[in-house]
Amino acid sequence: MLPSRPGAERVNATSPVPAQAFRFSTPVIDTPGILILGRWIARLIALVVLLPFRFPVVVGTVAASAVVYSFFGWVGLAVVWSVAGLGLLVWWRRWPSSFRVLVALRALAAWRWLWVYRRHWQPVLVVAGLAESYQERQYLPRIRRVTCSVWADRVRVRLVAGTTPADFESRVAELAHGFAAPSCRITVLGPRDIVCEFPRTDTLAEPLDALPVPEMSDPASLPVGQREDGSTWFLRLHGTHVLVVGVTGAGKGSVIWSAVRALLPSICSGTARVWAIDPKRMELSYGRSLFARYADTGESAVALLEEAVAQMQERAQRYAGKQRAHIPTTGDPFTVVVLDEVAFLTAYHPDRDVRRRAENAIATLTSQGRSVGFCVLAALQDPRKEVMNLRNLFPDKVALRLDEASQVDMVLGEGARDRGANAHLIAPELPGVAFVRLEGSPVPVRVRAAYVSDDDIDAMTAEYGTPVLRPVTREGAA
Ligand SMILES: Nc1ncnc2c1ncn2[C@@H]1O[C@H](COP(=O)(O)OP(=O)(O)OP(=O)(O)O)[C@@H](O)[C@H]1O
Repeated sequence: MLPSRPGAERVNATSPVPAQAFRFSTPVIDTPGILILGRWIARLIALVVLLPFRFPVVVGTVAASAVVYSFFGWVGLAVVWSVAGLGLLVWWRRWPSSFRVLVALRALAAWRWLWVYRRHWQPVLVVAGLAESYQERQYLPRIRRVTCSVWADRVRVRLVAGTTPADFESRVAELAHGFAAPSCRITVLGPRDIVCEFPRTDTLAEPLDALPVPEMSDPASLPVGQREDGSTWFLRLHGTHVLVVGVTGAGKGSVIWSAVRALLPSICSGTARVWAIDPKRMELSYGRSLFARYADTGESAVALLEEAVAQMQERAQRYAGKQRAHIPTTGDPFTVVVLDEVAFLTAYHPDRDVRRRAENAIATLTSQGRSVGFCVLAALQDPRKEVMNLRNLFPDKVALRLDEASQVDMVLGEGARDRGANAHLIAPELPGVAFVRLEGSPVPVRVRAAYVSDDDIDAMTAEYGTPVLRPVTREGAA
């Protein structure tokens, strides 16, 4: 047996190895009581000085009440409070929106801060694994502010140094359940500065009727529905391509019809036109007379797509060296190729040649059509690569109800589900509800498309439709 060398220690291969050989720790010194007392007094003074700045309304109200009480006693205080209450009542009845913003939502925010977030902050964050430990001390992200909108609480948080917003993004389910909210979304404001948004009610629970046809339409910003915060959801078609994905019955038709409806003034003036491909013959055939071109079989659909490619290339040739962006005119109208159930052409059609030609045409249109005024608006049920390997050529995507959690990132891009886009959890009773990524923000936004009913489509065709349809042939020109 070898003699062990002095200082050498036999280390078991599976036992944890200390990060450092020596550990220095500060000596424990008894703190004099006077210092502890002094520190408590300093903290109390800081609290009293800072209180009016942190809670000006509460401190002001209490101070004013105290002054009134000291001069006029209980009766005076009761009179002042009654008058103030009456004033608030009048304000609420006469100017409800300013009352809501300046009084009700602020009071609600104070209550939610105290009762929900401050009370549960530490246990929820510790259990969710968002509290950090260093040298046996626990560090918690700090609540900076709680504000309320009509539908959601926004909790602004200062992160612990060394952590990232991604830590919060990966715990949105834990946070939502921890604070009893239906969901949670994270927005990054700056370094160590994030906002956790917790909806209180579902503002999209009720179906939305078809939006009024605008007087003028801007194809770069078409009103098609409502966002979760109550504002209008605008869909961009000009300068992009849009892929709408959702299981059967998810409401893909409502997104397409709302876009067509918003485009009607441009269609009417001749600065825009819609070419429709409708393999199911159930969705777009209803408003057939609104479309400049219409195809419902594999062959005719491919002919239509190839015709669009030919016109796009002819336009690109004319623009080359003269014009870099497309401006819709009657001579060069903005062209939207609407493709319902695109997988019929790219995956399910029995004729291999049709599938190949369709894929080539869609790829050419989506990769070259943007700047010359051609847009593809396609609907799809199954976003997997085997079914549709062109989805990355669509810059904008709409994720309606999906089958599986893994499909969310396939549609909206990596990290979308971590940021709260739970498209696989959208209830079947909420057709038309979707998640989208708006321009300039990685945070997915929940929206609901307006529902364009058969009666609405009838009214649209009666007012804007053209009775004569030109058949699509491979040679046919617009
Ligand atoms: N935005 C909406 N608001 C309310 N209800 C809607 C909305 N969109 C669709 N619906 C309802 O859901 C039903 C199915 O919608 P739709 O046909 O548009 O789904 P889809 O996704 O196109 O399905 P499929 O792929 O089978 O054609 C509609 O008949 C309608 O009753």
